[in-house]
Amino acid sequence: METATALTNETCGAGADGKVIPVDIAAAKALTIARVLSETEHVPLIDATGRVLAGDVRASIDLPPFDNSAMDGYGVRIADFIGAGPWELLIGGRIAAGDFHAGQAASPNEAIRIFTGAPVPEGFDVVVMQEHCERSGDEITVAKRPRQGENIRHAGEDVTAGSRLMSAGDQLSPQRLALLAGQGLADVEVLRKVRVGLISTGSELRDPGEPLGRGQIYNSNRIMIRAMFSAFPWAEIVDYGIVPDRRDALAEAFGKAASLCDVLVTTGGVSAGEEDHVVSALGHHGGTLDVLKVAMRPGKPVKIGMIGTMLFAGLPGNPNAALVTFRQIALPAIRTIAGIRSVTPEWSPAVAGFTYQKRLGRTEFVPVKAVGLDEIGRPVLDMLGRGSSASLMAMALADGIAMLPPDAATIDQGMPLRFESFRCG
Ligand SMILES: Nc1nc2c(c(=O)[nH]1)N[C@H]1C(S)=C(S)[C@@H](COP(=O)(O)OP(=O)(O)OC[C@H]3O[C@@H](n4cnc5c(N)ncnc54)[C@H](O)[C@@H]3O)O[C@H]1N2
Ligand code: MOO
Repeated sequence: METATALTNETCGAGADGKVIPVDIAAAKALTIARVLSETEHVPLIDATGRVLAGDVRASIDLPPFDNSAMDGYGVRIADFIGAGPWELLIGGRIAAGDFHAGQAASPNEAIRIFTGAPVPEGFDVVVMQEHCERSGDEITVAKRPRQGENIRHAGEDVTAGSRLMSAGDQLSPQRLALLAGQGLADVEVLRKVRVGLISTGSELRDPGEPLGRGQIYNSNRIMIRAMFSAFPWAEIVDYGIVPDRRDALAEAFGKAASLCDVLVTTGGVSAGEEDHVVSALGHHGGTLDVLKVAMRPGKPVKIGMIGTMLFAGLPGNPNAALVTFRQIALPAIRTIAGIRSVTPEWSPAVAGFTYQKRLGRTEFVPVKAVGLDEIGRPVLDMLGRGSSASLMAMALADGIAMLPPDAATIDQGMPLRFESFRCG
């Protein structure tokens, strides 16, 4: 792997002569420089959804902790089912969930009335569903011989005390939290949240709700990126708002972020013009860049590097370019910092429902809508916006992004494509 480039205005080829690298190499470089957090914290289970486990968790108790009934019915002894049925048994007691019978062992031809979740008393080895018993007074008649162990959930059959339940890096889904709760844990040790600084660069930007002057536009990247992070419980945003296109202002904001954040995400100011000061402000702090230009569209000028120990992700300002470079390159690296093991975008198979000419050697990411299914059930994709990287409308209408591979110059109808869904919630 190449070493990072130390930044001065002379050495930075970000605009004119920076080397263009393939998108998968850019993503790999970003992953390589991302360092997993080491600090941990204990959080109550109710606040732990989506957080990342700090270490392996082992079972402290068997699950279930005792033999219990899986059905409402009657506990019986298989030894009483001799000869040809039907068999008549005398009901000797009653036990519900939460009860505990320390009584003597079951006697021959005895049945016990039992309910789902109740501990199966000593000596009973089968529970017959009540639907399969005929009750008359204190007796039941069973017509069909039960199977040994039927309808009993045995202690430890789900989880054995001492076994590993989860591993460091697992994300806590509601189902995993249920398992921890089943072990009686009130809280869990997770990696602390990744602190993500966010800066919207651009002298032309105003935030929604403010009046718009001539030559100004509303800041849409800020809400888009914040909204994406709001779905990630393992991250917290430190929002530095809008910073104008001035080297000193950017350098000051970068300095603040570097003293607090694990990652800084910026939008805008990374291309070639003399109003693009992000790279030079990075250089002011002795930052380094590993990714300067990527053979992708949108997003070619995306920058990935470090300021001290803080990962730097300089996304292009055009909203589509910010979205695509965030999802394809920055987010996997940020997930890595969070300690998550599975970090790459989740692609699913789809087919093109459109034709399109593209540049050979460049990976293109286009907003698409699923308009139907092909004969084997793959979504058929329609391309939206004809590739404008500034189109908010195309992104808003899209169901997701399709990747158009670098080795194709023409996308034809029916061509297999990879599709990443925007589905949230
Ligand atoms: N001579 C060249 N010009 C450009 C190149 C190039 O290689 N050579 N690359 C083009 C590409 S591709 C992109 S993408 C953009 C990226 O530019 P920057 O990252 O420097 O972004 P800006 O110039 O600051 O802004 C670009 C565009 O996006 C709008 N913008 C910026 N921030 C926001 C925001 N927070 N919300 C909504 N819209 C935003 C901004 O007003 C501009 O219209 O450069 C091309 N130029
Ligand atoms: O990457 Mo730029 O995003 O093509 O407009």
